[in-house]
Amino acid sequence: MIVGLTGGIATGKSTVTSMLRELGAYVVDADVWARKVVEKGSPGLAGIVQAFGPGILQGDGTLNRAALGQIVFQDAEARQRLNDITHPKVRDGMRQETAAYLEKHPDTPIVWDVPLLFEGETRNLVDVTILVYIPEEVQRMRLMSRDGLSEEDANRRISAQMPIEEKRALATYVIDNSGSLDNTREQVTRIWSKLCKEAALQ
Ligand SMILES: CC(C)(COP(=O)(O)OP(=O)(O)OC[C@H]1O[C@@H](n2cnc3c(N)ncnc32)[C@H](O)[C@@H]1O)[C@@H](O)C(=O)NCCC(=O)NCCS
Ligand SMILES: Nc1ncnc2c1ncn2[C@@H]1O[C@H](COP(=O)(O)OP(=O)(O)OP(=O)(O)O)[C@@H](O)[C@H]1O
Repeated sequence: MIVGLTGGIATGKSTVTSMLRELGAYVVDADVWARKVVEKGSPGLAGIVQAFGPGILQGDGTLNRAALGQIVFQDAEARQRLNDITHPKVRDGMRQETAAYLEKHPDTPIVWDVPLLFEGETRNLVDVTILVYIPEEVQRMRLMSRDGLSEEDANRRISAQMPIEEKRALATYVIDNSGSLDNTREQVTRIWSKLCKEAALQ
């Protein structure tokens, strides 16, 4: 059973995945793969240089993430170009990692942490979905304070994704992360034990 975990930017996916890991879950992280597929010397990075020009590299030949972020978070067409280069590679990597895990643990759910689960095609590859939810005002505040962003930059990043209320309507389970961490942990524990039982019965 593949469990797709998603949320909006800064709604608490990492917070929830560390709780899931404490409960023994294996988590495949799309952001980790998104970094791996654009490492120095990778075909992914070559594709980005072709699309955005060599100015997108730092002096040492690695990707200048801040510069690329400045471009793609305010330009939907550029964002699409970047997604078309990276997303298929990210999905391939996640599938490989998953196959290796499920071969050894066939009766255990595996979690895919995918920020853009509902925006892209990955939703078709998972069996159930969990949304880490907070209202957009709280999301903006947490994003600004965690990343030191201006309100304008925070709004740009939030607008680059499907609105959280729309995601809410699509999810199998919703974890409300606007309260205390203990409250979130209780919800995570409840959902995880239900999923473990279901996976064992499959
Ligand atoms: C644009 C990039 C270089 C900015 O890097 P930066 O280090 O500033 O941000 P980071 O990668 O940590 O992403 C932070 C969050 O931004 C959001 N985000 C990232 N990419 C996108 C995107 N293409 N569209 C919408 N939101 C995005 C996600 O919520 C993500 O968790 C980077 O995000 C990237 O390569 N994005 C393309 C790959 C991608 O879509 N990753 C997200 C899931 S696979
Ligand atoms: N229940 C909570 N109460 C208060 N602050 C929280 C809570 N949960 C998470 N946070 C804080 O909110 C911020 C965003 O959380 P986190 O980094 O887990 O989000 P994320 O969804 O993984 O972000 P991204 O989309 O950028 O990967 C962090 O600074 C985190 O410490």
